[in-house]
Amino acid sequence: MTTKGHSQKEAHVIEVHQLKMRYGPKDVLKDVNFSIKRGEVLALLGPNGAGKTSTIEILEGFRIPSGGDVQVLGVTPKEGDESWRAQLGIVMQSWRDHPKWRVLELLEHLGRYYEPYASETRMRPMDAADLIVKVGLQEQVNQKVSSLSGGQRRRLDVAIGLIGNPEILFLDEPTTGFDPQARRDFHEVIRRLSEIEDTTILLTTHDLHEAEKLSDRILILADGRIVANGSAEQLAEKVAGTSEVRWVVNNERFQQEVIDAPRFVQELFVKHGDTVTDLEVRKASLEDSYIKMVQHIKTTDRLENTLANFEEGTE
Ligand SMILES: Nc1ncnc2c1ncn2[C@@H]1O[C@H](COP(=O)(O)OP(=O)(O)OP(=O)(O)O)[C@@H](O)[C@H]1O
Repeated sequence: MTTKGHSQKEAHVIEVHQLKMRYGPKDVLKDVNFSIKRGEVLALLGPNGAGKTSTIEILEGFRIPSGGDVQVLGVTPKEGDESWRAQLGIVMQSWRDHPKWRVLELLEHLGRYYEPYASETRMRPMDAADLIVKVGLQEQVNQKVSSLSGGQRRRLDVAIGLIGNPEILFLDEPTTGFDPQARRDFHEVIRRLSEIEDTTILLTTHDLHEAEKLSDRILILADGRIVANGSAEQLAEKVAGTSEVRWVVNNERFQQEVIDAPRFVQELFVKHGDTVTDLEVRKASLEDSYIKMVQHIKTTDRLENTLANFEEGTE
């Protein structure tokens, strides 16, 4: 068993090398490589079916990969013991259990499992009543889990993931069904965990705004590979590298995509002087980059498939 050193401070708490996942004939993950440092908040993005849940569930030890090497806190997940598992907090995509428990009762009950794993540096479990306030369920404290609304149930899922004060928190689409206030509260909880507790957080989301706001780094998974790895700003610059300039001259509207916006604007004023009004410069957003990147992969993939079929004589 490779349960070596999960108490020591590794530089990288998650390391993924050449990870492969195949379901039947379908290669979903093809040589995925990335690592995550302690205290980092990382968002894993990608279109439906890209393999985000598969990746997260391999890291949690719930799925066995078809190939490659994965280490979480220095341990191969499928070999992780109870004390390794106690360091992880998990919020899966859908979790529909414990219907008869009441909110506070359930969190206190689950919290007791973590008591033996408390340390000088990590209080375990977290205080259930405090946690309920943090996730905004104070009015549902004594309500049965089966009677919670979808968004309230999701808030409880997040609290269940946090009750053990984890070293690493995995969140698979945590904010699905959240109203704007719940989303804002959740972002605050994540920020505090990362800043105060040094918790490492890996989340998947389809909300690019959320990824941009919350994460230190973004990974984009498409066609079984990591196609981008960087901060939201770096990704926006790398892929799009352009800005959109809009302006009005003599009541006529103009719009142009440019690479060097300051220079373009300067030239605009040299040419038209004070007649330029309603000037707007919009830098390429993460969403622009994401769409371009995923579309590019799809097009390349279609092209490769067409060529492969052509070579096999099926086109
Ligand atoms: N147990 C399984 N058996 C067969 N195919 C599977 C299994 N689990 C996942 N898949 C397939 O693997 C691919 C990746 O699934 P996964 O759930 O990891 O994607 P995802 O990126 O999380 O998608 P989404 O954004 O829709 O949640 C999908 O095409 C899915 O149909």
